[in-house]
Amino acid sequence: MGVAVMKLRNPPVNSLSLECLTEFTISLEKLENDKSIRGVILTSECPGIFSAGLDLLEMYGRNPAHYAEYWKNVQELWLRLYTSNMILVSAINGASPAGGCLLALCCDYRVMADNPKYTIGLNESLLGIVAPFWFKDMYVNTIGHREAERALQLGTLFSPAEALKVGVVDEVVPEDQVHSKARSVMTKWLAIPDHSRQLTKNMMRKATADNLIKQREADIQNFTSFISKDSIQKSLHMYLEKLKQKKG
Ligand SMILES: CCCCCCCCCC/C=C/CC(=O)SCCNC(=O)CCNC(=O)[C@H](O)C(C)(C)COP(=O)(O)OP(=O)(O)OC[C@H]1O[C@@H](n2cnc3c(N)ncnc32)[C@H](O)[C@@H]1OP(=O)(O)O
Repeated sequence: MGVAVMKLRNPPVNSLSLECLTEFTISLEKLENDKSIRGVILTSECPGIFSAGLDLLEMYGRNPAHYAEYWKNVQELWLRLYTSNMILVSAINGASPAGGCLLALCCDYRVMADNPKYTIGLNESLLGIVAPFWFKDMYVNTIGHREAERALQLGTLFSPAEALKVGVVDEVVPEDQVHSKARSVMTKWLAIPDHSRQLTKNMMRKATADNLIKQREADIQNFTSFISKDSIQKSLHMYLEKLKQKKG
């Protein structure tokens, strides 16, 4: 039926390393250029994890040129996903913090597994970093200004039930039904003529995407100088240590 399934596979936690981001963007571009493909189901092959978000090791202890290159690729993937002409449905089969949530938010419809261990949200403030304006814009577009304001300040990671209530996801289903539900949602969306759906999607999303496009360079510079600060590097170090200690 012209539907591709993209499975994130970067064990152990599907963090979005530079290599992973680049491959993702290229795959998406290929699908976009393949006229037989009308929809993509985005899911994960890592058990219990949709995506741990941006790779913290790409943002810690590197040089400014690396940060700039990394951020350019984060922007690129986001622009491709958010403005895709294809129907994107995410089958969220695991934890989805920060950049993981961002991937899901780019989709046209989000189905999440009903497992309270899985959480989703933009938790940047908990790491001592700040979600950039275009993450924020997309959050506001999805859940409204008040909910986004609160969730961004608190770095809230929502359980599936909470995410459904606030509108971060569109549907919560038993874990073994995430993929079948994503497929049935896709079937419904495929019934809409592409041209009218695409024009409507463009009308809804263009201003948000253009907001980044017109200041991409400045955004890269902001990111680079922000992430290079000693205080921010210290926060990231502490967060990485906390992740390590969780094990021991
Ligand atoms: C003025 C304004 C200017 C604007 C400037 C912009 C500022 C920057 C904006 C950047 C935005 C960032 C968005 C992000 O995506 S940051 C990443 C946020 N991600 C997280 O907080 C998730 C952290 N991870 C977890 O919570 C858990 O790992 C998990 C995903 C729930 C999985 O738990 P688990 O128990 O199954 O696995 P765990 O043992 O924790 O982890 C296994 C190993 O993986 C490492 N790891 C986990 N997450 C990441 C990650 N995101 N990047 C890199 N590595 C990660 C973890 O450390 C373990 O490693 P090791 O085995 O100990 O070596």
